[in-house]
Amino acid sequence: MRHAYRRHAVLRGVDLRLRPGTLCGIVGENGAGKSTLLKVLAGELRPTSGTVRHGGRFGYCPQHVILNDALTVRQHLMYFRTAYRLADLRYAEEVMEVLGLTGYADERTGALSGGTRQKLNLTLALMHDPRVLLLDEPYQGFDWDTYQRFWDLAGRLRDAGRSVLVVSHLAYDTGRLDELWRLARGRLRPEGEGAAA
Ligand SMILES: Nc1ncnc2c1ncn2[C@@H]1O[C@H](COP(=O)(O)OP(=O)(O)OP(=O)(O)O)[C@@H](O)[C@H]1O
Repeated sequence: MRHAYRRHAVLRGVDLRLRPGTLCGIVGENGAGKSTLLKVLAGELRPTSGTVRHGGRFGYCPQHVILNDALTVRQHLMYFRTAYRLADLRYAEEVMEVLGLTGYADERTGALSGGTRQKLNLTLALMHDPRVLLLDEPYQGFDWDTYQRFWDLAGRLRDAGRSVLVVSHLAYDTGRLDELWRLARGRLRPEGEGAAA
């Protein structure tokens, strides 16, 4: 699959298969095209050539938080509950609990800290329990404890058969990943040591 912004070719031949029950990481320098790749995978951008196929519903956590500052955390959840057609918010509440967001349910989003906004951003991407998770810098702004809880959650979702793709410019905790790729010069290559497979 390829993608170019006008004449600027960013993805020059990316072939990626996200298998169920896999925790996959993609790293790359600033501007390597990681966010572009996720936008193409999520259908936000159309590839210049090639195709993207989904085996089930997916959850996309964009790098830049898109929240309505005037609404509370709970109002965001209610809005997304309708959009996702969920019977209830039980699973969303579990995710909030794991991320330490529960106590902020009635706060106006505009008054939240950056890391707390990111917790909500991630909760909105996960609350419909998607089969495929496309996460762009999902732990930006997280404190250490939340960061660890994020990886524990990602591992549990992988064990439950979900495909989890985490994109970051930092290759931390590579031992937790089943696959690790580096995006450079528009192509994906397996990243050396550290990845289990
Ligand atoms: N909407 C756009 N129009 C034109 N060029 C763009 C657009 N979005 C991104 N680019 C360019 O595409 C390249 C890849 O950008 P992208 O945001 O995908 O990189 P990234 O790997 O996610 O970077 P970072 O680690 O800084 O978030 C950059 O050169 C960027 O300037």
